[in-house]
Amino acid sequence: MRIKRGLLGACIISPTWTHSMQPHSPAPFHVFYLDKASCPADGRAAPRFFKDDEADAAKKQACTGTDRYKVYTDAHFWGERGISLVTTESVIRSAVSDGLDRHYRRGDMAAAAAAAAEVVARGGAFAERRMDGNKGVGLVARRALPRGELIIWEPPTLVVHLSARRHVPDEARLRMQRAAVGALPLGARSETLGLMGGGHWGDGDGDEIEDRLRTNSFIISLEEPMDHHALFTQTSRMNHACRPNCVYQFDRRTLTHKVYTIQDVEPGQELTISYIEPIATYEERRRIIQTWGFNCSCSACELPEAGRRDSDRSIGLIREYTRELQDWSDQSRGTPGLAERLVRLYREERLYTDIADAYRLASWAYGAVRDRYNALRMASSAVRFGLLTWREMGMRINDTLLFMMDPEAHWTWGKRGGGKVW
Ligand SMILES: C[S@@+](CC[C@H](N)C(=O)[O-])C[C@H]1O[C@@H](n2cnc3c(N)ncnc32)[C@H](O)[C@@H]1O
Repeated sequence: MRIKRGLLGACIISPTWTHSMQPHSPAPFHVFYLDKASCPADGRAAPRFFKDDEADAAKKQACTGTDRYKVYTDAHFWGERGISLVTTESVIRSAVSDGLDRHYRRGDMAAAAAAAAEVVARGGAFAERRMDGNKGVGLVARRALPRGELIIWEPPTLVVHLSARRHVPDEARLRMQRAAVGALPLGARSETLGLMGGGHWGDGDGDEIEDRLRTNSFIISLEEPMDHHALFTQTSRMNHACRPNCVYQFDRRTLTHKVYTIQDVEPGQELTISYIEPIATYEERRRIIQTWGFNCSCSACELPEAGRRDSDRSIGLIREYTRELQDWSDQSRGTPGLAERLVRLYREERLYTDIADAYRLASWAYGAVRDRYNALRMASSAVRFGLLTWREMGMRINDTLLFMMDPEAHWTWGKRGGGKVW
């Protein structure tokens, strides 16, 4: 499986979260089983569905070949946009239904859908455009977009449990995926089928849904970390850049993706996300991206040889300084000066996706020599960027906020030089 940060195989940064079981509440989803006679051969034939209570055991297994994974569709989800999942009952009952049901009941979901519609209406933030070279279609800013602007807020149209790849025979899984897309309302179905395919991998089994999943899907976490992949039709139009100007976050409570700008963007500039871990040299990035079936033509990869060498040198220094600043032994050379240089390198390299981590290390480095003012200055920058880029996880945000409230109580305070406390 290919690793793309978010895209299928992608999410290198694995968002971890603990799922607490909620009492079961009625699922907003209809569970559909396919009747054998109407198993769609090519995904175009309209399948005939049985609702849960109408299906007997034989029918349940007729098309899926499994009773562990089923096709769940809610045609009314997110203002009638609709969503389909190929997943287990346990995911639907616990991770999806309960969470969404609570949102439905509290009206959060309706409010979120309305707010998201406003993002689109107010926005006109971007337009799809055919890009130069081998990139296909991409998104381009239609107006100046300041850093931190929410430009996309959308749920997926199709979600598939990754373990179905191991447990369900290919043919049955492909049939379930086709049935799932076939059950979507027309708009979501045509957007899903309109995504880039192209048989990049040569192994899409000639199946148009599988092909789109392999080219466009993002890894998400529902019940376990990184357990599903999902098609988001707008975010999927965003091309990769090794120095992107946008980031995305998945919110499992509303099952939605949010995409933010992380740099000021000029009108006409392409909006990009990173499919990979960005702290990597040119060769490392090239190798990973090639496993995705394309050669990256972003501005960092198109630099002349000398520019690429400079950038690789900066990546080497970023790694070295990070190691030093993470070393809390007596031999550590992690000083505030080194931390300032680290932050500068991130800025020069335009690595805004991960700069929050550099600021966090810098806040500790200042705190370690009991420089309260600069520790707080760095911590507030860490939070400013971290709120946009630290995915899903509250851990780093919480730790940094606690640090800001009481730096002297943090485990790093006074740990280096300037009056050791241990
Ligand atoms: C998720 S899609 C992005 C949207 C796609 N360009 C389209 O037309 O729908 C990923 C595909 O876009 C192309 N692509 C994305 N970023 C690229 C880049 N930096 N350089 C070259 N091709 C890129 C590759 O073909 C890749 O498989």
